[in-house]
Amino acid sequence: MSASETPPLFPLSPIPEDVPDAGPRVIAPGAVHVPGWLSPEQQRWIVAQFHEWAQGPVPLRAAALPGGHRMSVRTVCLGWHWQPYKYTRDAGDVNGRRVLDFPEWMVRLGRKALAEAYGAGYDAAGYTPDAALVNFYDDAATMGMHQDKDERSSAPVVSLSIGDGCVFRFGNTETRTKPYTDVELGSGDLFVFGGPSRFAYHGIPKVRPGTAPEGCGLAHGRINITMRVTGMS
Ligand SMILES: O=C(O)CCC(=O)C(=O)O
Ligand SMILES: [Fe+2]
Repeated sequence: MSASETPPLFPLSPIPEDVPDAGPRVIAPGAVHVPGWLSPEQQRWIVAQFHEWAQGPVPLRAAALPGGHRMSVRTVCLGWHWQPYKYTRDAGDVNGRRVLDFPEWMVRLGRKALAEAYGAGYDAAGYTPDAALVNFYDDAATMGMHQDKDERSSAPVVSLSIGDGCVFRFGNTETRTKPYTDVELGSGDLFVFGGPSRFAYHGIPKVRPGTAPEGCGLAHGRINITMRVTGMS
């Protein structure tokens, strides 16, 4: 047998670099990305819930920042209403109505998320989120680098994304600038940040319009849900 006839030891086609590894990826200590965590069916069901939440009692709105500008992202809250920079039960900056209760299914989903992102060593059953910010991003919406620090608890934040992909910039706890890691978040992705990463700066510099996959329930735009523990009663 000549050298040219030697059967190859490895498959001839290279392993594509763009296929995400299945399972959790640690971005920083306590910050874990789980691509494709929600099934398409779960995504469609959550999108249907979103359309109901957006109807009120407190409708989707772009929050006003202290300087007078409005955020480009529009938000509806569950459990507690968030406005820059506090939580209240009633949406004083919108229509004064009380926000919807935090859904029981979302508590269970938050626990499942932490169990899978952090593994069996973490007390996921002890996690009881009581507020969710549900953000809608159109093609041009962005979110500047910020810390989630209006909560009086250091329990992890659980983030779910549906629809168009985006760049999620995950930084450090000291400054809103480098070092940071740009993570591509796609439809169905889970991201949790807790422990040493709980108060890391993060933001969304860019949505990727037109990348929502068929079957996710959202034709355009991006929904992001962040569950939090306010530590308030
Ligand atoms: O849209 C995202 O993935 C992040 C949202 C966020 O950081 C927030 O609502 O505080
Ligand atoms: Fe945030």
